Amino acid sequence: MKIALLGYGKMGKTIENLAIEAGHKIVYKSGTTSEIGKLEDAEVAIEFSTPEAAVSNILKCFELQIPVVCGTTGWLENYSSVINSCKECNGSFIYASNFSVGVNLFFSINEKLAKLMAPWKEYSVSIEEIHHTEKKDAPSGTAITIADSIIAQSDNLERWSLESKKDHSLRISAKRIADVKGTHTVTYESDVDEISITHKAKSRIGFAKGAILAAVFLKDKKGLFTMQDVLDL
Ligand SMILES: NC(=O)C1=CN([C@@H]2O[C@H](COP(=O)(O)OP(=O)(O)OC[C@H]3O[C@@H](n4cnc5c(N)ncnc54)[C@H](OP(=O)(O)O)[C@@H]3O)[C@@H](O)[C@H]2O)C=CC1
Ligand SMILES: O=C(O)C1=N[C@H](C(=O)O)C[C@H](O)C1
Repeated sequence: MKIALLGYGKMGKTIENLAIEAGHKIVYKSGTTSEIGKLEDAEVAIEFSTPEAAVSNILKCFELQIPVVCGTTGWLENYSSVINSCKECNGSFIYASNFSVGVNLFFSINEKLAKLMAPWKEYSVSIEEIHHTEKKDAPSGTAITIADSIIAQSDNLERWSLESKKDHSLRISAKRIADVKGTHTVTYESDVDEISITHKAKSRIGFAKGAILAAVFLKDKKGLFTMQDVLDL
């Protein structure tokens, strides 16, 4: 498979190594100012850049009819306009706040736990995410996906918030600690006990492997898909 890497930072480089090992070819890569190869030569693009750059990179691929797998977080205020452009251009698109298989299983566990806990009003729920200090967005895209799923099951929570003790808000605490790849914990707490589930990434390899799986899945397809489609969850 001929791959374009839009964004060649920590994730772009990890994906490049794994993709080459798996027999794929990197035909294009881009950063803020540098470009190597021709985007038009790619059969699929994998986008891990910055919240500011993601939307224009995705739209460029739609125009060129190149399927796009996007892992960049922090641009979701533009999500519906990107989806509309994908439909107008008859493009192919997968966005996931987290491509690792483990986190996608964690999403399913989180949804089931949220359903189970919803009637038990003595428990209050909160989320903690911890990432490296270079991360640009807070809360993490993964924490937002987890929060949206809990809120959908709740008849009390209406939104998430980074602030503590806001009415009808699900608290997300975002911590930045050097070199942490990504840890997410959901905690339900009552006066008498606590229930927690945690996913901890040990490296970036899980994210990168999932993004390559998604690219193989999307290469010859048209339309909008999710990581649940890729993993058949
Ligand atoms: N969905 C998932 O599974 C995961 C998502 N992420 C997300 O992916 C994104 C990237 O993460 P990470 O690789 O760690 O970040 P890095 O900061 O290491 O890399 C981002 C890269 O984007 C490049 N860039 C900036 N502007 C552009 C542009 N206009 N076009 C192309 N590239 C550009 C930068 O280039 P330069 O170096 O030249 O400035 C930089 O190298 C983040 O939003 C992060 O949250 C991260 C891990 C997993
Ligand atoms: O920036 C990161 O590193 C990560 N970002 C994603 C997010 O915002 O959820 C996924 C992963 O946790 C690593």
